[in-house]
Amino acid sequence: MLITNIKALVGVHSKEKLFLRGSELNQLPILENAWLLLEDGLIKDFGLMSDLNTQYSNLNTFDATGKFVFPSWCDSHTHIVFAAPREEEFALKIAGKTYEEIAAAGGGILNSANKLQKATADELFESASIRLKDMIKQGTGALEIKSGYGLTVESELKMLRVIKRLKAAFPIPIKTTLLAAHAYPTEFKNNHQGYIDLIINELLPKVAEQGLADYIDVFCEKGFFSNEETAQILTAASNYGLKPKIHANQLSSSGAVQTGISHQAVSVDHLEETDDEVLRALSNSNTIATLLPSCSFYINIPFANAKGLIENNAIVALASDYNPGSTPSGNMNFVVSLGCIKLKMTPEQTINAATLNGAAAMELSNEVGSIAIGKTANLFITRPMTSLAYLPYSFAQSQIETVILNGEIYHG
Ligand SMILES: N=CN[C@@H](CCC(=O)O)C(=O)O
Ligand SMILES: [Zn+2]
Repeated sequence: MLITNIKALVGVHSKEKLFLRGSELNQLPILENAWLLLEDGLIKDFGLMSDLNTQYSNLNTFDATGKFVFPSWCDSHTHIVFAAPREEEFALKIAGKTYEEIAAAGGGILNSANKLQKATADELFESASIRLKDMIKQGTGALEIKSGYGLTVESELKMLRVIKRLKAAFPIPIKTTLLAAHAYPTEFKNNHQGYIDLIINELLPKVAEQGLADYIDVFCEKGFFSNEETAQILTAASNYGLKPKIHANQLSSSGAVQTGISHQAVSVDHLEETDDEVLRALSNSNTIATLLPSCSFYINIPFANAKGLIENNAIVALASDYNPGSTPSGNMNFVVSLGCIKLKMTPEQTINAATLNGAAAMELSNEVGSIAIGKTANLFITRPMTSLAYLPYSFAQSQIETVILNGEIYHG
C-alpha cells in the first residue's frame, strides 16, 4: 500500500532511536507533504511527494490529502481482562469516598477478584476482546496487559491464558505482566508471608514453565505490598528472567520507585506522588517513568510531575491504565490530551511519550513506536487537521479516521 499526499508524517525518528530521554522528548520529527510505502506488513520506505518514484504508480494508493499519519499509540500499562465493570463504586466516588476507602470497604481490587474467580475463560476473553477492539479503533497498536484480578494460583493462570489467547487473536504486539501481588486476598489478610510464598513457590514456577508472562508487577503501596515484600517478589521473579514493571507512588511516597530501580525495573508506573527523591532517583535512570493521567483524572488524585521528570533527564512514557476501578477508559487520545492539559507537556512531548517511549516501556521500540523503515506498519491516519496540536486540543473526540495494522486497513 502506498499512502500519498500526507500533510504530515509524524514521528520519523531514526530506527536506532529507541527511547527519548529528558529534553529529547521535545524532538518529534515530521515530514510534510509526504508519501509512505507499506509492504509485507512493514514500513518499506517514505519520502517527500516531490521525490515520489513513478515506479510506485501502479500500487494500491490511499490519498491522505490534508491528513496526518501517526505511529500507533503504544499503551504500556493496562488491566483489560476483568469480569465486570464497577460502576457501583462510581456513585460512592461521587459521594466523596476515596479510592482507599472504597477498597477498605470490600470494593476495589478484591471486588474484581471475586467476580473474576467466578467467570469462565471464554467470558473473560469475549469481554476483553470488545475492549481491545475499541482501543485499536482509538489508535492503539501495541499494548501490555496485566493479570492481578485472580489472586489465586488457578485464577491468575486463567487470566494469563486469556491474555495468551488475546495475543493469538489480535494483530498487534501484546506483552503480559504477572500482577498476582495486586492485593492480599482476604484469607491472607493477616498472613502476608503465606500469600508471598504462594506466589513465589507455586505460581511463579508454573508461569515460567508455561511461558505465560514477560514481566512481574507489584502494587507497592501503603496498605498493599511493602517495599520489603515487593523486593522479595521481584528477587524471586528475577530468577525466572521476569523483569519488573511496578505500580509505584500512586497514593503515597513510600520508596516504591527506589525499590523498582534497585531491581532494574523496566518501568515504574503512576508516580502521582512525585517528590524530590523520586526526581533524583529517576534522573538519568534507564527505568522508564510511566505516567497515567487518566487515573489521576478519574479518582481525583494529584497529577504526576511530568515536567520535573523531564527536566531531570528521566525517560517519560504515557499509558492508559485501563481497569475497572481507577481508570475505566483505554482511550490514548484522551491520555495525550490530559498530558497536555494537566501534566503541562507539549503536544510533541505527549505524542513521543505515548508512542516511542511507550514502546520502550514494553521493550518493543525495535518494532513499533515510530515511523522507520523496517518497523511494523502499525499506524493511524487522521481526518484532515489544521495542525499537530489539533489532536490533543480536540479532547475527548477522535480525530482518527483509518487504522492500519501490519500494513492493512483494520476494519475490526
Ligand atoms: N493501583 C493498582 N491497580 C490499578 C487499579 C486497580 C483497581 O482498582 O481495580 C491502578 O493501576 O490504578
Ligand atoms: Zn495499573
